Amino acid sequence: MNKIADTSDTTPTAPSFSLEGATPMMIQFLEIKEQYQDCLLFYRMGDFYELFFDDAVKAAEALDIALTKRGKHQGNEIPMAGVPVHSHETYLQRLIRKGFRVAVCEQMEDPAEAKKRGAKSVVKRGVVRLITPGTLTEDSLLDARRHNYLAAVSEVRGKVGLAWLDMSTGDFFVQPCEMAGLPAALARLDPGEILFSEKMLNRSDVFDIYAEYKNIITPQPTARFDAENAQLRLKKLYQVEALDAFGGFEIAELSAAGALIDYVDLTQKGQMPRLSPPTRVAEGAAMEIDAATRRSLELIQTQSGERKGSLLSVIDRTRTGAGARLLAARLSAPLTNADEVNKRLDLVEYFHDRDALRSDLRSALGECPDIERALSRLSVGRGGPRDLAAMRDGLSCSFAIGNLLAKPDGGNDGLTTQPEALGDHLTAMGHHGDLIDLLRRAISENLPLLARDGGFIAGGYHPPLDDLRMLSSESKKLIANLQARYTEQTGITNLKVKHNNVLGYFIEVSAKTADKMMEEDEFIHRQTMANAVRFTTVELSELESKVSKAGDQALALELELFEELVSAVLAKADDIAKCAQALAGLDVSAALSELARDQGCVRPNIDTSLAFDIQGGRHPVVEAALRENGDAPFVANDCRLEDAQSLWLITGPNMAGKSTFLRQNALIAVLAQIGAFVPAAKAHIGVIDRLFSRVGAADDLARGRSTFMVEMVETASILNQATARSLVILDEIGRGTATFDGLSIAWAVVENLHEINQCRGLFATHYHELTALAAKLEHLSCHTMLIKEWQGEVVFLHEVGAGSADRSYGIHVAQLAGLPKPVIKRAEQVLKTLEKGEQGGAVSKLADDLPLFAVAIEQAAKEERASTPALSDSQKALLDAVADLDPDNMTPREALDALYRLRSLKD
Ligand SMILES: Nc1ncnc2c1ncn2[C@@H]1O[C@H](COP(=O)(O)OP(=O)(O)OP(=O)(O)O)[C@@H](O)[C@H]1O
Repeated sequence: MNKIADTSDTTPTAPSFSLEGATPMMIQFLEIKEQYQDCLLFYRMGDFYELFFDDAVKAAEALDIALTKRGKHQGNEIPMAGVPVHSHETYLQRLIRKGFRVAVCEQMEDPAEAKKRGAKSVVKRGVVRLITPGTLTEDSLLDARRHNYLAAVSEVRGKVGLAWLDMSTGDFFVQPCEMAGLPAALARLDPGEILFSEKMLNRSDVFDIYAEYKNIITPQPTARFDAENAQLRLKKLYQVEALDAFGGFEIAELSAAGALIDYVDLTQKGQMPRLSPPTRVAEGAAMEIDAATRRSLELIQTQSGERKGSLLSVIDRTRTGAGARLLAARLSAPLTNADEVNKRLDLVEYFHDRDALRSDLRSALGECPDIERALSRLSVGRGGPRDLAAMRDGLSCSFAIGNLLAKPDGGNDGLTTQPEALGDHLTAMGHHGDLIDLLRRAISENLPLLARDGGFIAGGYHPPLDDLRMLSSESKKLIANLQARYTEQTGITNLKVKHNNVLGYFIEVSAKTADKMMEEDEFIHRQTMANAVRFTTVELSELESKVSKAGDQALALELELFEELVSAVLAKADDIAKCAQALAGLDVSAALSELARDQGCVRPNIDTSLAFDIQGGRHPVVEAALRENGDAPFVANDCRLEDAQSLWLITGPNMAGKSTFLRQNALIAVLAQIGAFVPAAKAHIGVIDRLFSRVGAADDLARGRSTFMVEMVETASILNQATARSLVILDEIGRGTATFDGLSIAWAVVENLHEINQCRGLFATHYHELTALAAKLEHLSCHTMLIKEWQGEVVFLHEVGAGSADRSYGIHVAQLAGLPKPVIKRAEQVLKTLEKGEQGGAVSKLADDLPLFAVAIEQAAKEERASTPALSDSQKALLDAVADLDPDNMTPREALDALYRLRSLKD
């Protein structure tokens, strides 16, 4: 689907199709469809959503459902596919995942109403909602543990504004940014859908972003980004005279925020969800981590797109969906303000030192439903009784947690006052006693999914409802009594009073006994079946109408009460949202302290220096994998990037642990700056503004770039952006090209990092020649992964030591990987020749020696033979004698004799 050409402007246009000869219903369908051309139209017909024409073909293929036909349009059969209303969410989920947008068209009146206008009248229908990847609210369409952001990008007078919101939680943010920093900011958000103005999409410098996100970009008419309109929309939404109270926004930010609101309004058809006022994220407030670095560090997902195996999957101990979402958001955006990091760390330490408190808190959180998402559903009119119950239970949990945390609890840190962040959370949790009390009284225990199913208001909450229910149940009892009376009256023992949806209540007797009933005037015949005949009576009909009237009235009353309760919740929406965020914050802090306890992590010392001193650092993911596989324990390593050694050059054999060491230091920095304890014995980090990691490379076929090209593009961006406060991690730069080219590039890159960027950095390489640079560059120091050679084998110690490696042991690793022996042999010969001579001459000599490969095969075979020990004469005689035996034709006696004979040959 080429989305760039699409437009989601839904202003009605003149129909591009002919309505001639179409049925009234088809005319209605085509007119609505004309307005939603970029969506699949879910057209409600009774208990189904039907799709027609191309929509049907696409949906049938995407959902693997039957494609049928319904009538004809201009002589051609109309393709049709349908999904049942009660299970449509599952189908929606699949369609949205496959990149479709869906317009949901509902019946806006009772079919009976339409009939009143004439037999051929069509039921009024209208689109009530557009479902797009960035505007989901249903639990079944969302991942409970991840945010689903809708983002908008705008540019006004050279300034870029980025705004994003999560409709399912009401979070709303804006941020100014540079065009160059936009890819990194989008990578941080990992949005479900991005709005760009059509004008902006035509710019050449947006091409890369477009290529990266083309499946989730929704182009919007440029007019929707108008900054003045945006201000008006924001003021109206938040009912304020001026926006200053939310922070000083730049025009580009306002324009992006306005476009978001407009789009939400458009897709929700005017039913605006609750959105928190936009929070401004200052430029530079979060550690900048570009998309390539995120991929290489596998923070939220692995390079193959899975959650398992990522840093998040290993550190996530949260107990609630909101906590998990907050942790993921924090991991994507580590802080750069040391004070804020320390504030978070204080709270983690507080829980870390209080095992009992932490455990009680985590148990309480485990009971806490997702009130953020329930609130959002209630605010867009998509909530049900279970969302009210979630609110009741969630707020009750917050009350219990508030009490728990207010109690004095001695930890071993000797803290007498609570950390500031705890106080903030407790304040934000607020007091919701009245609402909890109301919901406890109002909502019953077993709840239907939808309000229209009724039966969710607790008995005793609303006396008129109790009366109606009583009336209905009394009448039902009277109906049950009728069965006994009629049985006695007629003497028909198998007479039954039954109920179905078509007839309502009726009396059923077997066909044999029906005549008796017919004789009595009181029984009115309703239906004759094969084996049974059905009757009613005036009394039964009257009771039935009482039951159904009372039932209808009770349901209508319940729906009224539901709306009242929803209003009571929404009146406190902002306070509830704050409470939900506080609970999520507590969950994250308690989870990180649990992790620290579990994994032996320590509180890092974070300040504004340029220190990077990690003692006994470990890679959390590799360590967890080694533990899971029962392998040897992880070897901890120090990394001190300071003063005379702010840039480390790391050499060492393949497989010795270079990449692991590089990544572990980047991950420790990320963990430290999200306010987590780190897997190390000790850590001191001066905040890092930007983190760059280039470890391992892959082709970018989508953009037509080779591995080497990708590597160079990413290296360029590092050299252009890294500051003295940045941490740069580079692995084997230049390996994708000819040796001398690669070496020269690596050489120049090290010099640039040292002289120009002056950042802290780790540079791993197989070009041992680079170690010569240490003599020249003041802050460069050489380190190597230590190995031991033992009985011709290489043993990896996974230890980082001072100095440099003299060889790469690549051939040894190739052997471990199972390369054929002749190839290994030949490689060893080639290596020896190359090491001996000047390279150019050596290579031509090798080429002259081409047949040597065959020699290597022969030699390998010889060595194999030689490695098999020769047999002695007596051993040979013994083997010959064994071979001569014919056990099938031997008697037991002969077998025993043969055994003695063989025994004697041994000597
Ligand atoms: N500190 C460590 N303690 C224990 N095992 C480790 C350690 N570091 C690495 N390993 C193990 O060694 C394997 C190889 O590590 P790594 O990929 O980091 O090596 P490398 O030197 O980067 O290799 P190459 O140069 O081939 O890319 C890891 O998968 C892990 O199992």
